[in-house]
Amino acid sequence: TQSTRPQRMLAAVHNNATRGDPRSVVKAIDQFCRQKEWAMNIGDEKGCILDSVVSEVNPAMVLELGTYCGYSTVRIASQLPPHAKIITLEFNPQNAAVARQIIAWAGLGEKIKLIEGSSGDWIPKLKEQFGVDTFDLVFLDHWKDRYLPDTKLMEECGLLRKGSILLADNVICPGTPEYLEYIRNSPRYKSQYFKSHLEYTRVEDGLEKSIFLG
Ligand SMILES: O=C(NCCc1nnc(-c2ccc3[nH]cnc3c2)[nH]1)c1cc(-c2ccc(F)cc2)cc(O)c1O
Ligand SMILES: [Mg+2]
Repeated sequence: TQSTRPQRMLAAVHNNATRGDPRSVVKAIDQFCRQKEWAMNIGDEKGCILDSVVSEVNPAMVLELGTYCGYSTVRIASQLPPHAKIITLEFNPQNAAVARQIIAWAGLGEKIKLIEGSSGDWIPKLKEQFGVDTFDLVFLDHWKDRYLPDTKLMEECGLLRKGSILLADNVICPGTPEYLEYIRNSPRYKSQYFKSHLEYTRVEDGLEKSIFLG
């Protein structure tokens, strides 16, 4: 049967990356996406902005919404301090299966908890199911029309604390207009836009970084 793009991406990781070396996994995926097939990873340009935010926040507890194949999961986890954890949510079981193998190849399985399912179902359960208190960093990279409802849900579930950082991908392309409108006008957030490009293209895109003020 015909392979899927995530499966071909996994094969590129197995063939070109060194097991246990997260940077080589990131490099192999970026090479695959530039030379073979475009895919919706955050990519190398926006990935550097992500890296700088992660190292600045130095989070103990991270939530990622939208694992896809685990590219940004690996980028984030490879920078976490010891004992820090990332919970990542993926909706599509086929993508989750590929992400698990890419995460394993990078040797980061201990730091990453991948959950399959919908953010709307899982966000209200994170405290009771995983003993989460609050998140230091949330990376929003899932369905663009879920950014706003899920941010409100995280507020309601007490998953954000004064100083929690939200970092949102694709605020220009595909775009998250309702989320931007809310987060930039809410007195409860201080936001900053990082202009960049849609992964592996010259199309404008960017990341919105917002601090929850409590
Ligand atoms: O759709 C995207 N990403 C979403 C994947 C996902 N992976 N998991 C989920 C999930 C996870 C829990 C959920 N709970 C409820 N919905 C959920 C959806 N969503 C996306 C699309 C593009 C893109 C740009 C230009 C184009 F021409 C075509 C495409 C670029 C990007 O950087 C993206 O991130
Ligand atoms: Mg994205």
